[in-house]
Formats: sequence, C-alpha cells, structure tokens
Amino acid sequence: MSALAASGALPRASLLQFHVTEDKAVNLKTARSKIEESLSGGGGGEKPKLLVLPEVWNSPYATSAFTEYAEELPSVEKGEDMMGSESAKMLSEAAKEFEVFIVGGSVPEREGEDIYNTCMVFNPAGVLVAKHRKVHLFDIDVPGGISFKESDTLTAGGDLLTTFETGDRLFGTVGVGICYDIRFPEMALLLTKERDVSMICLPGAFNMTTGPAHWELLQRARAVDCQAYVLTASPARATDEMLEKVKKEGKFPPYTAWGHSTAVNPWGEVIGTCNEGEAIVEVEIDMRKSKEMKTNIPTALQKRSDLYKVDVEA
Ligand SMILES: NC(=O)CC(=O)C(=O)O
Repeated sequence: MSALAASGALPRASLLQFHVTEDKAVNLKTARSKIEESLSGGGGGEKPKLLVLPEVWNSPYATSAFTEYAEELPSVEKGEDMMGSESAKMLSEAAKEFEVFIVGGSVPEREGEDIYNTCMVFNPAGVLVAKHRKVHLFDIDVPGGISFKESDTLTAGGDLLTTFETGDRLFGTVGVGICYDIRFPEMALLLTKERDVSMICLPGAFNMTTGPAHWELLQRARAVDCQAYVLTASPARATDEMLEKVKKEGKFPPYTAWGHSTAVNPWGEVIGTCNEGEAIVEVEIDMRKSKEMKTNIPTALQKRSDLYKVDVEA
C-alpha cells in the first residue's frame, strides 16, 4: 500500500500555467522549473501525483511557427527512445525524477510531411504511456473577434480516444483531449462510454473572444456530461510588454491566451482556477465522486440507444 493510501489522503493534481515565448530553450527551462515548483511542497502536505501543462508550451501558438518548432516525438509502442526530442526528454526525465504523472501539454510534432498538435503523457517511471494528436483542428472565423486556421499547417489526429491508467488509488482511467476537442461532446461521451474515465485532462489555449464566453462553460458541461473531473491548463496571457515585443519582431502573429487554467469536479463545480498570469492550481481529486455520480444519476444506462447513438468505429 502506498504511503498516500495508508494516510487516507486524497491524491492531488496541479495545473501549470506559465508564459510561452518565441525562445524554445527558455520555454523548456520555464516548463521544467514550473514542474519542480509545483512539487516543491513546502506545506508538508502530499505532493501532487499528476501535473497538466498548457497547450503548445514550447512554441508560439501560431500556425506559421509550428513547422519550425516541431520535433519528432517518441511513440508509445517504441518505448523509451525519445527520438531526440528535447521536449519529450525533459518531460520524461522530470516525471521519473519527481515520480509523477505528467500530462505534457502539447507541442508541435513532425512525422514525415505532417505536423500535429500533440500531447504526450509520462508515468512516474518516465515512460510514455499515451500520446494524443489534437483530433479537431481549431479553424474558426468570428468576425470582429478571432480568425485562426490550424489546418493551414497542422494535420488532425486520427485516434479519437486517448486514455491512460493511474490506478484506483489515484485517478482511475484518465482521458486526454486538446483544447478545441472540448467543443465536441461526442468525443467526451465516448471517453466515458468506451473507457469509463474518471477524469479528462485538456491542455488548452482559448483566447480573448471565446475564453470569457465558453472556457469554463465547456469544462463544466463536459464534467457533467461525463460525470468526471475535467482539468485544463492554459499558457499564461502575454503581458503588454511581451505582446509589443512579438509585434515589433513581426516573426509570428501574436496570440492572446485567456489563461484561467481550471479544474471542475463531476458535479460541475469549479474546484480550482486562476486568472491570466502565471499560476499553479493544485486540487484534490476524489475519484469516488465520479463513481457516485454515475450511480446516483445513471445517465449512461438511461440513454435511448434505440432512438440515437453515440458510437465509435472499431
Ligand atoms: N485554441 C483552440 O484550440 C480552441 C479555442 O480557442 C476555442 O475553441 O475557442
């Protein structure tokens, strides 16, 4: 029995929100130091057992940057070969050193001619246990608000359901999505139906148009739909000074992230959140709450599959 289980304490998870710059080396350093900071404890309490990093943390969030910053990433099947990826290496080493699950945000991934927006998950032994390529690309045009077209340089992932196991003493089965994926309830419902997830982690980077309107709403909606915890981590919003610098250099179009990394419980309550600046949001997770919801409000059993279906191709 682990010390955690013996103490009866609930496992904790942390959302890491930090600034992303145009300098990959700086981003790697920042991510590593935030991982360390989130585990430094201080209060003598239990350390988090799972960390979530933001969407696209090693590169500017700009379609024109993705190709330049992309790395070849390891595959779950090939095991420990990190393919020379600095980002994978840093995440794997940190997961092993601190004995923590790391949902590694996302980074641009190169495979042949294709670039994906990819989340890697490492277990406490530093082993890559899941890899999710953003399935729904962020192609939107909101007049007077925001236009963005990930498909200009990205290819959509083809594997809908990504999950990894943490065990019943921690967070059970955890699902993974990336940002825009959260807008597709069918994907979240299938994570529940096919994999019975207790938690879904979604690195994301909403913006100043959709963030205030939809970010928290979607997280609470998916948490209630799936009767599971929903955890998101965003980059910190660039300061005016940082935005000025990006504009002046003119290399990539600036993107203003909404921030507000958030955790929602299966009842739909926000249990941890922050504003737009750098932050570490630490929350307690009680996966029995997911089971309770599924028992007390058994929507999964009550679906009228004779009238409609949420289905996935084998
Ligand atoms: N950045 C995204 O993928 C999604 C987003 O900002 C939105 O859906 O809004």
